[in-house]
Amino acid sequence: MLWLDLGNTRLKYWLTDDIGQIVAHDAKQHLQAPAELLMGLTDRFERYAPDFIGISSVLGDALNAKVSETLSRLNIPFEFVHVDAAHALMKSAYNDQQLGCDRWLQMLGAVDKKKRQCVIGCGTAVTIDLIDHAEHLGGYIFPSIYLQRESLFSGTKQITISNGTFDSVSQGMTTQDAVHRGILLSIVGAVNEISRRHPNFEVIMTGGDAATISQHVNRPVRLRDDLLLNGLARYFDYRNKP
Ligand SMILES: Nc1ncnc2c1ncn2[C@@H]1O[C@H](COP(=O)(O)OP(=O)(O)O)[C@@H](O)[C@H]1O
Ligand SMILES: CC(C)(COP(=O)(O)O)[C@@H](O)C(=O)NCCC(=O)O
Ligand SMILES: [K+]
Repeated sequence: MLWLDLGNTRLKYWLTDDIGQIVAHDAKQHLQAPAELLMGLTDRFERYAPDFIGISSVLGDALNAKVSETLSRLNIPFEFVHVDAAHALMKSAYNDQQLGCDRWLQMLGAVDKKKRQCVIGCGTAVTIDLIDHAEHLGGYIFPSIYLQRESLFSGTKQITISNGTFDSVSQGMTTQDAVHRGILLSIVGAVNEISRRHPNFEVIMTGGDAATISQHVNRPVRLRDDLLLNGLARYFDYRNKP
């Protein structure tokens, strides 16, 4: 199987064998041209001869159509995931016309009907979702640390910070530090507040910035990089059952 995750910043893919083991995997920035990036990967995909392609995309209809066009040339059946708020594994009260497919799949990949869970996706946006015994209660969306920095850069005259590391939440004494630490604190502080309100929820993080953020959270955090893949596998597994 070939699994694709088209996020706002990166395209991730996983090739798995017939027992579900990952035989190849990568993540690449697509620069809003995912179809062109996929074109360059087709040789690689063809070598593994997957019999199906399952896709999560939050890129919208226009880019998805281009992706479909590229994938059609492979002559391998493919399908985009559609959010199902009444799925057998997890019910959701969220507006299912709006809920991001990657957000939903990450939850589907994590959900455990015996647990209370807080699933945090740290990608281009940071999403925080609460799940109580396989019932999605809703959540929050924040700009990522990078988007926050870009918005300060573009919305102010005197903040010209466009690089640097996010490594502390202590107060800063320079613009560089104040910007990075303030932004990181905005996310870490939100995570801490949500976990304070929901003390008996297991905190799970995934996505490119999960390690950067989790270090400063004052609760144990379970880092899982397999959530979206697991969600895709669960989704198509259920789809194929009568
Ligand atoms: N300027 C930037 N804007 C957004 N993300 C950036 C930027 N620079 C680096 N990144 C990295 O891009 C990655 C995006 O993570 P990922 O989970 O793949 O997101 P998505 O699913 O939204 O594409 C993060 O690891 C982040 O650190
Ligand atoms: C919240 C998101 C932008 C996160 O995307 P990502 O950071 O993974 O690229 C995406 O799931 C999305 O576009 N969601 C639609 C809005 C919603 O979930 O309500
Ligand atoms: K994502």
